[in-house]
Amino acid sequence: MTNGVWGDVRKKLRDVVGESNFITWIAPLELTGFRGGVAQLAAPTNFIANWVNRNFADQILRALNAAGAEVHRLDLAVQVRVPGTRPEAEDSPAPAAPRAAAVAAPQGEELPGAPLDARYTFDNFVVGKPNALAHAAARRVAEGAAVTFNPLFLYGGVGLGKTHLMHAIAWELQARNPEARVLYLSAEQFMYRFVQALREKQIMDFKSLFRSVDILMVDDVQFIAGKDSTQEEFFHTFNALIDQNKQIVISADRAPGEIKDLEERIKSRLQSGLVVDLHPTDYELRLGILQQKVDQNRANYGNVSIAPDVLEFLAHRITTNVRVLEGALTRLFALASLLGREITLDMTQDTLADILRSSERKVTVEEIQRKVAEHYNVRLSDLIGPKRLRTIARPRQVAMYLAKHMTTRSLPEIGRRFGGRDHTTILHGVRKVEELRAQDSQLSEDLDLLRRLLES
Ligand SMILES: Nc1ncnc2c1ncn2[C@@H]1O[C@H](COP(=O)(O)OP(=O)(O)OP(=O)(O)O)[C@@H](O)[C@H]1O
Repeated sequence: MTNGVWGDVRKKLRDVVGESNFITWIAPLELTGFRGGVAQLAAPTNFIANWVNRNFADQILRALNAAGAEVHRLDLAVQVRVPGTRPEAEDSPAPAAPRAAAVAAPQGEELPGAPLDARYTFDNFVVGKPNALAHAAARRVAEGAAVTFNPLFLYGGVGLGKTHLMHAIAWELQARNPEARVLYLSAEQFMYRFVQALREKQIMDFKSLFRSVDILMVDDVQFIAGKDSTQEEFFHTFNALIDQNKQIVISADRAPGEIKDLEERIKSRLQSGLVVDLHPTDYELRLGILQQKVDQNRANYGNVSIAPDVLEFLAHRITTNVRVLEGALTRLFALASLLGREITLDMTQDTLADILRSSERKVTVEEIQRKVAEHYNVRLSDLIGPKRLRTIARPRQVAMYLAKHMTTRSLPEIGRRFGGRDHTTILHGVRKVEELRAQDSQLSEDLDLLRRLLES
């Protein structure tokens, strides 16, 4: 059973992840069995197991389910290698460079980069207000013209598209100039490479390789924080490339100045170019991304039909990150194609109950009061207290309105948190803001902004 299923699944995965990813990551895996909805897979090394878990688990699950296996989780174990091959310690910090990872390296040696995801292109990147600047900067770098800002530092929360943009830059640069030596890798891999070079006494090779690239892209640089010798080496690599006017692109989960345990000199180097952040997504961007992902899912699952209100519902309710949004949609498509049914709102609420629950951001009335007070520059004690001045009464009503719309508190409960006011007073405040927001564009903007701040 496993062999037959795995054969089909592998074929499917080859199409989904692309030939090079397939050879590097999927081909070495073996399906060893199923137990209680869990598919057990064997990988030859820890590194491959971890990488597959982090990057391809969703696709493998999807393909397994599409092939008829009912699984909801993968269990990737490291299995002893084929007899005769060189033993490798399970915790080896130095995995072999994945073959497909090498990005064009016309000057001879292979570059030890990470695989590029075929789906992470500019064409597949949906641009909206929150990511417009990051996208424009990435595009500029990808044009490969004279280096204008160096480094380009992209940062943002989990799953907001940093890796996607970096891969897109690499694809574009390679397409425009196949001769360019473009190296993309994660900071973790940079460290592995460095440790391997130290262990094998090949540090000079390491240095000359990294200094020979035209463009260096390092993802998730926060990983090297606190790792002293890796930071030191990174600093020298960085300087050498900047001195040669070679483009560097870095990403992290936060701004350079906020990365704990990162050396000051590195922080200031990272700040010396253009620092751009990817803001949390807004409703329109989420909707745009969902629309685009519907097309991608149709390519995998066939022409599943989807009720018109489902995407709006998802864009409203799943505000955490794009990865979760994608996962939700994929689950819906998988189920709908298995059952041969349309994706309806009811089905969505049922199927995604867990995701919807966990992405409910629990905003408290107190948080709302604090943010509103800050925004309108009034004292929190005044916002809650009895003063009737208009400059305080209006922000208070705004806070009441948001408390009613963003929490599950009842009017009397909200009243208690507003200095023991009666529920009719709260209702009056809520209605007043509802009425005003239709005519007052400033108020409407304030409400949107506050909502966004509170949701992020
Ligand atoms: N604007 C966008 N358009 C299309 N897809 C997007 C967009 N933003 C994010 N995604 C998708 O969301 C997923 C997560 O994005 P990505 O891996 O680039 O996030 P990240 O910021 O690098 O996250 P992490 O902090 O976890 O490394 C990817 O599948 C990516 O294609």
